[in-house]
Amino acid sequence: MSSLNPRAEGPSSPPPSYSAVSGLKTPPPNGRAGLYNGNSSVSPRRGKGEAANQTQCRNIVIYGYCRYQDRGCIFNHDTSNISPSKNPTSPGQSHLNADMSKRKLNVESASFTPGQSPSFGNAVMASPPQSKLSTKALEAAVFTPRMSALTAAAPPVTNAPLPQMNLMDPMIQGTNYIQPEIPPFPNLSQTFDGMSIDQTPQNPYEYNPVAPQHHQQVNPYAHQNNPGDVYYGQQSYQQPLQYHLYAPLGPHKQNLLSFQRTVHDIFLKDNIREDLQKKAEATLQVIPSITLPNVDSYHSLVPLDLHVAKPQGKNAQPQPASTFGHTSWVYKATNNKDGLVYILRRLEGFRLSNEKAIRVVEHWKRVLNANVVTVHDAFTTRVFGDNSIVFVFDYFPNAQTLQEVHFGTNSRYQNRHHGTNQNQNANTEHMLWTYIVQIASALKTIHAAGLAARTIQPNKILLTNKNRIRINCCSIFDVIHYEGGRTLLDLQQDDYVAFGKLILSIACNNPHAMHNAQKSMDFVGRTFPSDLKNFLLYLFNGPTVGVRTMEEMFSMISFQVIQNFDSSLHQNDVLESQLSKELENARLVRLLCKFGFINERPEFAHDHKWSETGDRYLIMLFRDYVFHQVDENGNPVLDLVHVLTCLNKLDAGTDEKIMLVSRDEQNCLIVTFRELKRAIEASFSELQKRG
Ligand SMILES: Nc1ncnc2c1ncn2[C@@H]1O[C@H](COP(=O)(O)OP(=O)(O)OP(=O)(O)O)[C@@H](O)[C@H]1O
Repeated sequence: MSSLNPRAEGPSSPPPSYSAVSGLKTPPPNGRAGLYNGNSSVSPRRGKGEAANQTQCRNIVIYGYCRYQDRGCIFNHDTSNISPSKNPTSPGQSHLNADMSKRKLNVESASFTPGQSPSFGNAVMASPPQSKLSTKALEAAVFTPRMSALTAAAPPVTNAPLPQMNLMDPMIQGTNYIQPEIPPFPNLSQTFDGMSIDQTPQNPYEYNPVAPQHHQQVNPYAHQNNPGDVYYGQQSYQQPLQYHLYAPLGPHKQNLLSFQRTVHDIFLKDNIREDLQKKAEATLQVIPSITLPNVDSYHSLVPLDLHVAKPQGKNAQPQPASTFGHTSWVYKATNNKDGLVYILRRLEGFRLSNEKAIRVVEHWKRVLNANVVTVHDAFTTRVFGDNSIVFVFDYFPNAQTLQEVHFGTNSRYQNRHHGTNQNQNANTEHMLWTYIVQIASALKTIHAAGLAARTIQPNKILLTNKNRIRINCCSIFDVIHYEGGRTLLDLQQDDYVAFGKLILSIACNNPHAMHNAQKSMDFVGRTFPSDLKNFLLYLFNGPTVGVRTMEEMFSMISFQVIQNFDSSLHQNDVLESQLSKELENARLVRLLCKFGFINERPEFAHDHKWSETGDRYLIMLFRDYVFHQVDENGNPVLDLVHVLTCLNKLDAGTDEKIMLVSRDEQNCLIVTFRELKRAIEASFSELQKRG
């Protein structure tokens, strides 16, 4: 378990002037020599002139040197009077030695001096490095640590010179110096408990999260290990996120007592996080090797329609006509006016014969329904070297068409034989009703706006989440068949029939179910409850008198509508509770940001008003208390629960008292979270005033 003694490291801190804390005159909590100096007061701020030069500098005692020696440190730097027990090289201080040896090559160190003993003598640190180099060593190439461009570009932490090391030098070879391996990119997605696990995939394509599952076979851009792959260049600089780190690690729930929690219980569910991250990645995806022109105010076009490789240029073969009778292209693109990502659907070789046709899109822009992909604009363009018409739609990352989901080559429904398994039938029925309610809702809005959808078919309905569908490509038929001569009523009645065909094909798990409608309907009657068959009969045949109407249609599915509404509310509740978990995290991150702003500001390092007054000192010690705990063997304690508990108590400003120990282990402070909170707020507002 964690000890309450922060690791003794770093320079000896200036004595605090914090007055709100009370002294503690107890024996040292961990029994370490010198942890508590019973003679010193708890707020032992010294008068500066008061015989300071008589007092041994603690940096010398602990580290053997003081980097402020020539920069105004007023304490005594004579090393001759350090007693062996205080000498850092003594065995009793092995933890300090280990710490110091770690610090020997950091950016704050003086240049490395080969030939010196590894001990931390003052002379070694103070002597100029060049004077000790052998001739051979001087001729050798200067060692440059391997760093990624990112790391190399990072600004230096201090103005101190970086250590220059010579790998040819036998001293260095003899001391087992290992060339630092700096990972090319920091992995920001690692979970807390996955921090120490290095599971960097050998082959990033195995983890390519950008290409959705369904694209991996059919997408010519997602061939794994293919250097010709257009994603290849991109992968070379973009490290894929390591989703496997989200796998819930043990101990699993059943092994825990009811009040115990795993890290995964504290944060957003892994599957939601992964889904959202994949979507964000897909949204930001670019393919640098494909050069497409900017279209109107849209740039960074990325083709999404990857079912067939569509070559461009002089030798390009004509592409098969799409649903719309023209070769169609789907691009993801960013609008430079609002910075949002949209879908551009281009119909190649389309010449607009009537200006009024394109204005139909204005009506469609007003159709706002959660099950319709909103159309934003339509315009003609010649930037592709032909007459094209472009429709702008909302973009839903990683969306799949129902064609791909249910009838695609990789469809998980591919080998299902509906009708044989009761559980499967129940699931399929639930899914069918969910689809039915959503499409009915979309059609209600569309028909109420005096329009007809005209695209109720599997390849024009998008699945954007589990069982969440949206009718795509609305308005296109209205523009390209502007003078089609068909009445609105006809077109709307066609929507009902298309609706029936879609549901029948999914129910039978066969895209050609309509080829033998009678047989398919019999199958539905046998497999699912009769209300589904009756509903389909209504869509195909309509009522005995008159035409199909929304009111009649909804009266047949009212029970399903209510059930769907209820599930949707439940889903809403689940998402809200997930959101609230992240809300807490956001609060804690803001608190951590305050810490970051306040602690160890280099520009105020010599500003006594800032760095030596009680508040800052207290906050620094508290930071050590929260994050730098060590166990009884001096090993770091990575206890997330301790961190979260402390931060929450700090945020609440509780009256609970904790003991903070100074880094040199000479002072203990008893302080409440309330006082700490006040100190942080005071320091932060002072920073704001200075800023
Ligand atoms: N609004 C959208 N948001 C996100 N992705 C979309 C959107 N519209 C289309 N897509 C993507 O583009 C792909 C191709 O869509 P498209 O409508 O062209 O399907 P298709 O089966 O190729 O039809 P067609 O034969 O008419 O070209 C879909 O699989 C989908 O992944």
